[in-house]
Amino acid sequence: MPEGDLVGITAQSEQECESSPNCKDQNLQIAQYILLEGSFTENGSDVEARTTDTADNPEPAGTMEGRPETLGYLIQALDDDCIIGSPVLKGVATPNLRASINLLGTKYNNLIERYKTETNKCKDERGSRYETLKKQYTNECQERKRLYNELIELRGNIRVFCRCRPLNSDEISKGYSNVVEFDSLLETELQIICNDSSRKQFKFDQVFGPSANQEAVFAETLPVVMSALDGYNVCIFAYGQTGTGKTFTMEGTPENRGVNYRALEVLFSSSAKRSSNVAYGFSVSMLEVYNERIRDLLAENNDQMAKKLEIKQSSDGTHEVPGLVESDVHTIDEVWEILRTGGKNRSVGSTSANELSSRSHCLVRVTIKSKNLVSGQRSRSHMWLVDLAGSERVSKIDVEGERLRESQFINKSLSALGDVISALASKNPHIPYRNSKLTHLLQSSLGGDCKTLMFVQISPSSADLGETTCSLNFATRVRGIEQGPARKQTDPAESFKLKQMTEKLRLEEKENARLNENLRLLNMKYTSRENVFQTLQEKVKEAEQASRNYLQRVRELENQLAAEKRVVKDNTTTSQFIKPQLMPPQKQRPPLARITNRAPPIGRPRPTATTSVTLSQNKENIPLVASNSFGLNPHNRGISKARRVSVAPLLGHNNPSQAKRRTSLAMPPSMRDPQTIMAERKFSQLEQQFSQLQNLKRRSVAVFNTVPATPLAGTYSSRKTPDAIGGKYRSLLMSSSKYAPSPPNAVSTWRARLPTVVGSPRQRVRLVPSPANRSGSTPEGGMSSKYCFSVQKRVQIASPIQQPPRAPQVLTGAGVYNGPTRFAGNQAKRVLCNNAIAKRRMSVL
Ligand SMILES: Nc1ncnc2c1ncn2[C@@H]1O[C@H](COP(=O)(O)OP(=O)(O)OP(=O)(O)O)[C@@H](O)[C@H]1O
Repeated sequence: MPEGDLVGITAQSEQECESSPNCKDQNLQIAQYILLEGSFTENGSDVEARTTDTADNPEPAGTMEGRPETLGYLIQALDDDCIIGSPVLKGVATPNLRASINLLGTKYNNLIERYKTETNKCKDERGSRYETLKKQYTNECQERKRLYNELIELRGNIRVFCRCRPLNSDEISKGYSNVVEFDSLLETELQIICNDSSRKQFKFDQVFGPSANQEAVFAETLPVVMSALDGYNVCIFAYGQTGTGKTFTMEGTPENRGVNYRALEVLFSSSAKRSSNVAYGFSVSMLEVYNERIRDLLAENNDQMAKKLEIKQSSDGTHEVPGLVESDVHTIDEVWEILRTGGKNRSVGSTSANELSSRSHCLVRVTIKSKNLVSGQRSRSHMWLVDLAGSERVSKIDVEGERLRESQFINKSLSALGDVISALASKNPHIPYRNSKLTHLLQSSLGGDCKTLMFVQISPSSADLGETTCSLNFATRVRGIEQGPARKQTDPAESFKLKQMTEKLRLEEKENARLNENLRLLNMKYTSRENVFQTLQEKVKEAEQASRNYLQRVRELENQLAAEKRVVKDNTTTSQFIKPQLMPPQKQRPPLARITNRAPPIGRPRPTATTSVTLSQNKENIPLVASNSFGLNPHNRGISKARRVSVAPLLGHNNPSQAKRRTSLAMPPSMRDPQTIMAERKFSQLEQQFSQLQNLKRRSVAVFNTVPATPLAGTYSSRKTPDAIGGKYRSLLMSSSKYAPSPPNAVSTWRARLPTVVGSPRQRVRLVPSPANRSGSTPEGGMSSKYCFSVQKRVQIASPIQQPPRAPQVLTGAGVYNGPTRFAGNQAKRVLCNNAIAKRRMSVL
């Protein structure tokens, strides 16, 4: 904005300015100018207000840097009565600064709002982007870990590195030659030049020559160390002859740090890198196995150090040393301090082979606890860093006294280590871990599901050739061990929780399996029941159909029978005229035995007229018949057929002593007309058919009777039960004029699986006037000798299964009921047949 444009702006009151659009525009111009070009001095430094304002976009945009100060300055200027430091505005007469600043303030507030909104938006975007990246990073880390461990496993969970120290000055001075040869191209092989100049080749996972420095050695060790950080149990140990550099490799010197220090350094640095995802905690213990005793190297005083420590197996299977000092470490300096302290307490002594020879196995245990912040997974693993005592021949190092004893213990424990290695290599089911304190301590980190790295330390000197060969042979055996895949170690508390959950899950699965099995069995049962039900339904339908047919047939036969009866009756009436005159009824009834058709009992006198019972006493000879429950003579039980008792006077037979085979009032066949005979035959056929139908009925009822009880039996309720059907037919039969009603206690009941048809006890007492009196007497004239009594016994047709006998029953009413007589099989058929003949006879009568 050119300077001249502002000149001439006249001072106006605030109200005027507010109301006048021109004035507002002018003030806006001033404000914009202040922001665009204004340069105000505050505390000696320039406060700049920049804007990218353009004609198209009058809204000031861009950074807000300096604006609060500018505004503050302007407001201050206002309060100080318009002291404007701007050289441009100085020239303006009296601009309405208040209005200008108000506008400026409004714009500023708007800008601040926009700024805040934009910032929040950016924050949100950044946040989500950050979360995505974090997730990706976590996934990548896990993938890296997985691949890395796979690589380690492919290389083998027991790895053997060989390290050869340089010839020392003493050896050189003595003129010992170098017997170990390395090929710079083959990093995994070395050759031993034997005494006979032959070469023996050894192969390991990595071979380090005398020139290899600590960094190079640790670079190959690093993957195993990282596995410990990932939650695997790790054991790194150095084995070899005295003075070959075991302590040098594991501990190192302040100038050349060894594996222990470097490993912990890496643990700290890597844990720091992973701190956003995983929280780590480290603790260090240091102990030695000296003369088969465990000594805590971090104990504060000698008393503690002298305390006997034992190895115990914890509930989660790991081996712990209760009472062992475990120092939490947070920095590498703390670790170094601890290692230095422990190293000081270590048992060392001078031998001919090494001035500061380690007389014990030194073990540093690093416990690594981790918690994954993303997944919440916890782990707890151990890393053992072991510097073994020197494996040397006692004779060679020329020791005696205490040193000799130490050497014996050292050799014993190394021998135990060799045995463990051999057992692992040969996959022996029993691994002798407990043969020494050393192997017992390392049990959870030797073999099994951990990662093991062994440094076999050798001397290049020709003087140590034998020891070197022994060490290399031992290392070769170790390398031959095939271990299964390593397993990640979880936190014991977490393990316990997981174990509980697993157990619960196992029980639930078991219960589930049981329920499923039950369900399956029930389903099978249900299916089979369904099949049975369907079969039964079909049977019921068939039976119903058969019953309907039977009923129909019964009706037909009844009709036919009635017609036949009528015909027979007519014939009988016609033939009466040619019948001979019957004898008048005798005053005294002849003895029953004379008129029955039963054979006289053997060895028993026949009842005489004097022993017979008179009609006035008992017309049916009840004492004789009812003397046993089956209506049989107790002295003649062999006779079981129903008998027909007729009390009609004998026709033409006056001699009561002559037994009659058959007593009938019917005419002899010769006297009867052929029509009657035909009718009788016809009648007999019909009776036979009727009998067959009764059999059919029995079968149909038997079908019902065999219906087993099923859970679906309720479905029968709406159907006709066999009893109902049987009852229906029975009632139909009974309603017929031919049959008398059943006694109430003889109603057949529904008996499952008992194919029994119990016919209604039928007792019919018919009073038939004798032909002589038929014309003159009334049939209802009472039971006199003029009437013939026909007693039909109740006949039960039962299955061959013997039923318990029933007590004889006496019916009320005109007739006398002799109790049921049970028959089965052919006997029943005969009875039915006899009954049919009797009926026929009665009808003829
Ligand atoms: N690779 C090496 N480079 C340089 N010097 C070494 C190397 N290895 C071992 N030495 C030196 O050899 C000497 C003996 O080493 P060290 O004490 O580590 O042997 P050692 O196997 O631990 O013996 P001991 O079993 O008796 O404890 C030390 O002075 C050490 O500095």
